[in-house]
Amino acid sequence: MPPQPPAPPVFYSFNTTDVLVDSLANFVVKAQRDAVEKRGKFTIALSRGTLAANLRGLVGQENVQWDKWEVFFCDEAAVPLESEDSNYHSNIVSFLSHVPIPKNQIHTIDPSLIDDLEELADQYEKQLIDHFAKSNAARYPTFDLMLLGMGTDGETASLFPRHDILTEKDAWVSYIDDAPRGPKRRITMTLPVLTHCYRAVFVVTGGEKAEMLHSILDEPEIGLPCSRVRPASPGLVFWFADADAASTTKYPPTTFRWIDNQKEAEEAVAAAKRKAASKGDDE
Ligand SMILES: O=C(O)[C@H](O)[C@@H](O)[C@H](O)[C@H](O)COP(=O)(O)O
Repeated sequence: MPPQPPAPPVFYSFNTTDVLVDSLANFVVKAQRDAVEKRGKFTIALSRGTLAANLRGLVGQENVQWDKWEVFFCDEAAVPLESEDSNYHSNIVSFLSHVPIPKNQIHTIDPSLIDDLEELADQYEKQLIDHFAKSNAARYPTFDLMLLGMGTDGETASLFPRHDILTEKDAWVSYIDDAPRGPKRRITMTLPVLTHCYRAVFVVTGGEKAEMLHSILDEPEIGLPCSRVRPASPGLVFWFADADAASTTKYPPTTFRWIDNQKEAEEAVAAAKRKAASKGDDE
């Protein structure tokens, strides 16, 4: 069978950030159940910034198999783990320190290597290889869930627009020393890794993200990094936005519900498009 084209992005828009936070927690728990049922564990990759804070709804969730979680970081600044710039640190503060995931299942960079970016990236890639070689890795690792943010320039993880790192095809983890904002020196999972997951979820809040969200969803042909995260079949990509971030995009929102596979994603997006078109006719 010829390879299926990637599923269309499923876009959820929420009236308030609090509703988004609850729905996101609900989604992550369902993704975990699905992964544990199918593959016996849950591999998740986390990003930094407002996304980490929006994971606070996971604290206090019941019926979560925390002992099945294997936590990685989509990108990481080359800083000590206790630095406020650290992705690990922001997720520790927002939820990881409040839930009983065994410490050896939270996979951080080796902080003794932060002066050598190449070594730092290689060592983190080795951790991925050690982990995924035992399970599903063929050419690239397949995360159950990648949680991503969107910069106002369309960046995600530490994949910045027009940066050479976007062309990386071999490495699972690479590095940059010239990030245009935030910590300059970072390592990051590469685009092929981001596009080989079972589920990628972008979380975007606040009016300052509205214009960029419009570009990413309505004009994907521009090719900004976030638009390029279209997981290969059977992978799915979801966007969670609050009303402020969603205020400019024309991309039709789907009512929040669990979507299990590519066919359901295609049907949901087609139904949302029909609904948006019929609303337009009424106006
Ligand atoms: O290390 C980083 O900076 C992130 O991984 C980055 O990709 C972030 O998620 C976006 O820039 C959105 O950040 P905000 O949500 O804080 O705006």
